[in-house]
Amino acid sequence: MERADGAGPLPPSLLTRGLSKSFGLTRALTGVDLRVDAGTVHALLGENGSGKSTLIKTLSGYHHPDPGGSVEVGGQPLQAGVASSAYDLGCRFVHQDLGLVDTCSVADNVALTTGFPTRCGAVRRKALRRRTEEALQRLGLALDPDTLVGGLAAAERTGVAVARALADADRTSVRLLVLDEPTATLPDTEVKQLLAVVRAVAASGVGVLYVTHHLDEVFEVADDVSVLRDGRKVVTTKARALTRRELVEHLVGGELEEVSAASDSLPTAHAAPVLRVQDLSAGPLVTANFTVRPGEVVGVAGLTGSGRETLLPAIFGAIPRSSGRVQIGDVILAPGRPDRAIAAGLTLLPADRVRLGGVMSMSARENLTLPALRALWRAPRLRRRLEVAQARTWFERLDVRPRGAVDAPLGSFSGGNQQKVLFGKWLRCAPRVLLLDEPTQGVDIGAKAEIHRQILSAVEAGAAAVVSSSDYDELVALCRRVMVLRDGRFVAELSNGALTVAEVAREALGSEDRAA
Ligand SMILES: Nc1ncnc2c1ncn2[C@@H]1O[C@H](COP(=O)(O)OP(=O)(O)OP(=O)(O)O)[C@@H](O)[C@H]1O
Repeated sequence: MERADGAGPLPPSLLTRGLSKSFGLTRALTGVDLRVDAGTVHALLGENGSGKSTLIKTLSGYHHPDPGGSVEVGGQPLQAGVASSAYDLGCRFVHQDLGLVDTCSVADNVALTTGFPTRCGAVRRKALRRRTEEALQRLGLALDPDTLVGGLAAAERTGVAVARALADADRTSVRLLVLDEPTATLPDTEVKQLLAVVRAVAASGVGVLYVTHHLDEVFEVADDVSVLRDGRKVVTTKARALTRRELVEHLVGGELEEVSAASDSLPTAHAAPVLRVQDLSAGPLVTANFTVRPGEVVGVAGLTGSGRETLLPAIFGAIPRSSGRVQIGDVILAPGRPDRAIAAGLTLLPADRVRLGGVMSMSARENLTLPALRALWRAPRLRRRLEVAQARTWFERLDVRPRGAVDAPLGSFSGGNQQKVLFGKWLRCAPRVLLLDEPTQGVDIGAKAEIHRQILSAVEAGAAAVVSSSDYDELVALCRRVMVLRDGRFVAELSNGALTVAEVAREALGSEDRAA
């Protein structure tokens, strides 16, 4: 991209040379050279644990890189390990946790980091409103600055976080925007909206480093693609010069068999339902009635606020319900008693793994064995060797990496590997019903296929699964039927020929007009 004053091309937004980072004996990054040009979107991909987050954290100053490498932002050297240097040179980061305050307006959220305009100590609300409106409009977001953030759709929330990142007093100083898996929990229908925002950012001259596991997005939004494997960059290429198959090969270092509609091979379930949900209501979920039989994988789709986020926690008893009944086999579950739910054979893999899914300060081994310690107990103590052996078996079964690190704190694993540990923790309980909320969120394509295989094999062995997901491809690949929630109620149940990604999206949105 050329300079506005015609004085030649803009320097690269980001240029790393020989960037390395070690944690003890683990080499998380080895000699990474990366160039993000101004005004372009550069997708960064890699399997779980390949070093993407470490790269981002090193750029932001959170990690101090190993000696020997260098980083430039807009042609200026970045001071390693100094967060203010990254900020001053114009690096902005939007993490998966957007850091927004739901109970504040859009304008207040933007001002929380960029500052409130004041006169004589009083906030100039009109100026704040105008400034926020301009920041949103530059990204093509038609939002009222006075709207509460908690009421926005997921893509709009991410849009607000991006607008805030760019809405500095001196906006021209922003050179690099790093987006860490911005679509990880967005329903498919909202992804397009966010990609339009990303393109608008690049069009304004900012370089965008876009971290994702979703291959389709690479072809939709990226100019360039780089792939990390085991901390090394294995390729940088133009996105348009690449096929999906080639990209997969770069990612996994070979071919990958993605699980697709394997659920067709599942035995038809004739048994009595193992899960019965009657007139359940909780928060935005107005009412839910359904049953699931052993051998079934049932999907749940719905936009943010449709009640999808509350359905599974309410069944499990993790959040209060206003009314309704949940039954596992013959057992009627008491509300608000996850312990009894687990005893009855119900498990929940929650969507928010860091806050609700696991104990990040405890080891992966302890997380794996926590819900079912009785089998390891021989009074007066735990059979530690057996516990370690079991943890190792689950590491192997789910391909958790680093393979031998069963005693490392869960928080030190990459996001996708944490998810595999937490999934294994519930599989180990041999549950009758698996409730899975966004089971492959933040998980790379190889691990996703593995988790799908594990779900199907648990179900083939007689369990039942309810999968709530914003990834409609996942629902269609995995489920026999998909129930769609809208405005707190099930509005459709799709199966057989009607179960397509387009149909799920149409039902979730509610009309073809809105989908267009
Ligand atoms: N603070 C830390 N202490 C020890 N090891 C770490 C730490 N942070 C990351 N690692 C290790 O560095 C490697 C790279 O991890 P990183 O989180 O960068 O991967 P990632 O590509 O972001 O994965 P994901 O897609 O799962 O988020 C992994 O082996 C991980 O266990």
